[in-house]
Amino acid sequence: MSTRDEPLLSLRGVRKEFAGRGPGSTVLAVDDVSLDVRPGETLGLVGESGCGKTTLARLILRLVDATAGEIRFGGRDLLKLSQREMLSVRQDLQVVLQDPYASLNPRMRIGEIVAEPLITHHKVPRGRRGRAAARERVAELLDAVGLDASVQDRYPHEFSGGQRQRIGIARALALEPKLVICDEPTSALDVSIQAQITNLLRRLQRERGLTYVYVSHDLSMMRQMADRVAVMNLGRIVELVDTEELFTNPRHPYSHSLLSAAPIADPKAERARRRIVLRGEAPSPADPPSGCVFRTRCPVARDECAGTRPPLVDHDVPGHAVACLYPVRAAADLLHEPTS
Ligand SMILES: Nc1ncnc2c1ncn2[C@@H]1O[C@H](COP(=O)(O)OP(=O)(O)OP(=O)(O)O)[C@@H](O)[C@H]1O
Repeated sequence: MSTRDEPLLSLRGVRKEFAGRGPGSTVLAVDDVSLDVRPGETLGLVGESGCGKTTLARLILRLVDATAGEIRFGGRDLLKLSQREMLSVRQDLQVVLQDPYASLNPRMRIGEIVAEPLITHHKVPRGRRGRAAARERVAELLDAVGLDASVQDRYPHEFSGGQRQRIGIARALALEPKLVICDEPTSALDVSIQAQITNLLRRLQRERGLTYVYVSHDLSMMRQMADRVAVMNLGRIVELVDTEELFTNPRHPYSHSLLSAAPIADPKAERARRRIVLRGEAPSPADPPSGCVFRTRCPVARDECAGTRPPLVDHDVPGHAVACLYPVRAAADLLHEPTS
């Protein structure tokens, strides 16, 4: 295997338990997640609210520590690094968050905000020379995200949501990272602005050879942004596959149900399609079901699904991994009830 084929990021058996509300109770936010992210690709993480997407992103960034498992980035096991060693890895590992306003210090000027990582990581000299170098570098970064250098002297509240997200992206790029985790970067923005930001992220990826982990609850966003998608349900990956294959040939019943609920732009197709109705309430990560986590809502679950946790393994096509004992081919196989 050449180094080109080696994953940039590799997770094996990653688990995160949080303390729950009651004494001794736990919330299993991420459960036995294994995946590889290849250099230059965008790996999407998709699933309903609470399925563990953000926790997984935070684990990769080491903002929270995993309960078990291994997270390798650029060949190093992040969970074994000291805080000091982690600081140097952080240069290569950056994040763009959903709400840029919350992540931009309102009392700092834009120039200071974007320059902050350069100063923290000693990328510019101290003193007047350093300040001039930082201003020049910040001007380049702002230009790269479509903002004028003159915005350096202004404050975050003077900008729109889309412009603030551009500022957040400029800051994330300051240290020339290899991997950027984009956690719902457009979901706080108006629809009209979302495409501008996704286009910008795609252009920056092309120009800079970036690798993205792209977190979203929105499947149509995945189709635009991701090369491969990991579908998460209750802390586990249930399907991991090339994006187009997910849309044309989903195999996990949960993926089918997500796809059947996603809006379709074509009104005729929208009227004609039928939604898969899931039974019951979504189970809680404080008390996940035995065996397959989807089985309590799955239209085709059988007795065995309660006893065995299905491993995430390739089905039919190499690289199309599904964690299901009885993967389905057609959505029609799941439509037991007529939809309104
Ligand atoms: N610090 C914490 N303490 C306790 N439980 C937590 C903590 N952070 C997350 N959780 C729980 O872990 C589970 C996964 O949450 P997470 O935020 O990762 O999901 P998500 O898929 O990103 O959802 P959303 O899209 O709503 O952000 C949820 O049940 C959540 O309540």
